[in-house]
Amino acid sequence: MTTPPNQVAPNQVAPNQVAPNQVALDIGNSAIKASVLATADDDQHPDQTFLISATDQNADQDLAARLLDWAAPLFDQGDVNFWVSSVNRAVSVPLGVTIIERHPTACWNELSRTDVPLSVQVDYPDRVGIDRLLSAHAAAIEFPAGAIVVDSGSAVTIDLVTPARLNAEPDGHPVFHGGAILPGVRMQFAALAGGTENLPAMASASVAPATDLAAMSPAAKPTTASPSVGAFSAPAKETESAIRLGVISSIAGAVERLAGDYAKFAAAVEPDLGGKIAVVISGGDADLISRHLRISHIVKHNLVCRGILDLAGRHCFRSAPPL
Ligand SMILES: Nc1ncnc2c1ncn2[C@@H]1O[C@H](COP(=O)(O)OP(=O)(O)OP(=O)(O)O)[C@@H](O)[C@H]1O
Ligand SMILES: CC(C)(CO)[C@@H](O)C(=O)NCCC(=O)O
Ligand SMILES: [K+]
Repeated sequence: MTTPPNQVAPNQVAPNQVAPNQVALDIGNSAIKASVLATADDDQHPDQTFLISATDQNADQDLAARLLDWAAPLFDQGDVNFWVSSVNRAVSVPLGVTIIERHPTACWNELSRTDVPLSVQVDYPDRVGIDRLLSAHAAAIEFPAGAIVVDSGSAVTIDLVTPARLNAEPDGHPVFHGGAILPGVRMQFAALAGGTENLPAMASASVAPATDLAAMSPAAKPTTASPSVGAFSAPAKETESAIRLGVISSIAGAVERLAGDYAKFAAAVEPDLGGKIAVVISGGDADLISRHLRISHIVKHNLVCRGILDLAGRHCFRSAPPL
C-alpha cells in the first residue's frame, strides 16, 4: 500500500524504513534531464528530458507539474532525493521551491564544486559550470586514461580531464584542466537569423536529426568515419545548407582541432600518462555532431546525470542528508 508522501511528516518516517529514490537532475539552459539511480530490485524508471520554455508565462508551474508527473511512481514508493546540477538558477530555484511545497519530505540538493571529486586546475574554480565538472567526473570514471569531454548543448563545452598525477594530487582526484566554450547549434542558428537581414530562421537541427540529415546525407556515417566521407556537400549550394554546413563544421571542427591540442597539452604536463585520451560527446546535439566528426569518439548520453548518480550511489556528497 502507498501513502501520499505529502501527508507524512518527516518524523513519522522511520529512518531507512523506505530507502529514498535517488534522482539526478541536470538543469541546463534549454532542457532538464532526469535520471533515477537503479536499485537491484526495481525496474529502471525511464530517463526523461523536459524542455524549458523561454516564452510560456506559466513555465515554472508547468515544468514542476511535468517533473512531478514523471516522478509520481517514485513518490509512491517512498521519499525522493533530488541531486541537482544547475547552470540555470532562474529555473532551478523556483522548481525546487515548488517541489518541496508539494512534497515536504523530499530533499532538494543543489550540488557544488566541492561535491565533485576532481582537482579543478583553472583560475577561478568556483566559476566553472557544475555540469562541466560532473561530465568530467563521469568521463574520468569510464576513461581512466583521460578524456576530452564535449557537451553539445545550448552552449558547447570542450574540456580536458586527466588522471591524478602520481604524488601531485594528494587526494588522488583526476584533474579538470578547463576547456573551451562556444555557442551551440541552436544558438548559432538564432544568432545568424537575428543578426542579419537575409538569413532565415532555421529549424533546430536536432529536432528532426534523422529526417533532416538522412535527406541531406545518404552517406550518414558511423562514429569513426573516414575523413573523406562528408555528410554535407562542401561547399554548400544554397543558403540553408550553407548555414548548416557552417554551424556544424564550427563545432565538429573545434572538437577535432582541440582534441589534438589538448592531447599535446596532456602529454606535456603529464609525460607518464599511459593510454590514449578518449573523446566523449554528450548533450542534446551529440548525435548530430557525432555524424560529422572525423576523429574517433564515443557518444554518451546524459553524462551529467551519470556523474551525479555515480556519486549518489556511493553516498559521497559532502552535503548528503542521511539516507
Ligand atoms: N525545443 C528545443 N529547445 C531547445 N533546444 C532544442 C530543442 N529541440 C532540440 N534542441 C537541441 O538541443 C540543444 C540543447 O541541448 P541540451 O538539451 O543538451 O541543452 P542544455 O543541457 O540545456 O544546454 P546547456 O547545458 O549548454 O545549458 C540545442 O542546441 C538544440 O539543437
Ligand atoms: C557553459 C555552460 C553554459 C554549459 O552548460 C555552463 O557550464 C555554465 O554556465 N558555465 C559557467 C562558466 C564556466 O563554466 O566557466
Ligand atoms: K549541459
